[in-house]
Amino acid sequence: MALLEVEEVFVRFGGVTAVAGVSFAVDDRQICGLIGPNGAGKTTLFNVISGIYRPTEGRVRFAGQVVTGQPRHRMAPLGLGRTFQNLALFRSMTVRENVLAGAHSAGHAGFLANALRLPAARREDAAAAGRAAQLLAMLELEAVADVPVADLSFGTQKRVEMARALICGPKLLLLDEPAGGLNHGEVDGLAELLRDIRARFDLAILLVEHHMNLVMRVSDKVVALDFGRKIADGTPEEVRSDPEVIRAYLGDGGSHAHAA
Ligand SMILES: Nc1ncnc2c1ncn2[C@@H]1O[C@H](COP(=O)(O)OP(=O)(O)OP(=O)(O)O)[C@@H](O)[C@H]1O
Repeated sequence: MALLEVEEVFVRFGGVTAVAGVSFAVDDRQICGLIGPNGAGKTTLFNVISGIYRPTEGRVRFAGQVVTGQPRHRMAPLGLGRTFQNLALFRSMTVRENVLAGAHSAGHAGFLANALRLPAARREDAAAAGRAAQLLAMLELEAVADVPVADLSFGTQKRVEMARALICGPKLLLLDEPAGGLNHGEVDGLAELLRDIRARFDLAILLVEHHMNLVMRVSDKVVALDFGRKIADGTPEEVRSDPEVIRAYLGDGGSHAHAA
């Protein structure tokens, strides 16, 4: 059984069909890249998988359980962690505080235990602080742990977001354009970091990404969309040489060519 199964998902916004019957699967510990020209439906599909949108038709299973229609706050405890294209950090809080904020949704002690500072809540806090320290070290954020996020470069903020998603111990990490806004050196570092994260945390990664070089380098499999439809699904080599993928990126007079 695959870890993530997307089954015949359709999303319609009024007259626009943003996602038109897409199915694919991501296995345990697999890195899967989701690509496609502008407007292909990547973000919409990503929002369905992470529970922000409910699909018009179809469903998503995670670890065998149907998760479509589940409230969003149930996603992290199930093992789904995500980052956002335009960052969703608390800008005036420090790096460490932001990472710890991610641990809250995973807490089991409950509201009352937290409010009364009962031992169960204190134990959870201590465990979260330990996990945060490990993540800060791994993502090279120790030196800026007590700096407000607003004072950091975009590339560093993206690593903070990743640490915040990882602190819940996800089985699947959903990354929305992790290379967007990064410089050349940072993109090289990101490829290594993603493989390292997969190895250390034993998780699968689904990334939506325009940076083709990164996708082809880190992915075990690639799913390509165009006009809401899936046009290819296979190894990076298979997808890169697929005539429909080449046509989607180059066949409209080159307006998508920058993405390739
Ligand atoms: N909330 C919405 N209401 C109406 N139409 C929408 C909405 N969100 C997306 N769309 C449309 O659905 C289609 C798919 O958009 P989507 O943002 O998912 O594509 P994308 O592949 O993520 O594009 P990009 O690479 O530019 O981010 C587009 O035609 C878009 O205009």
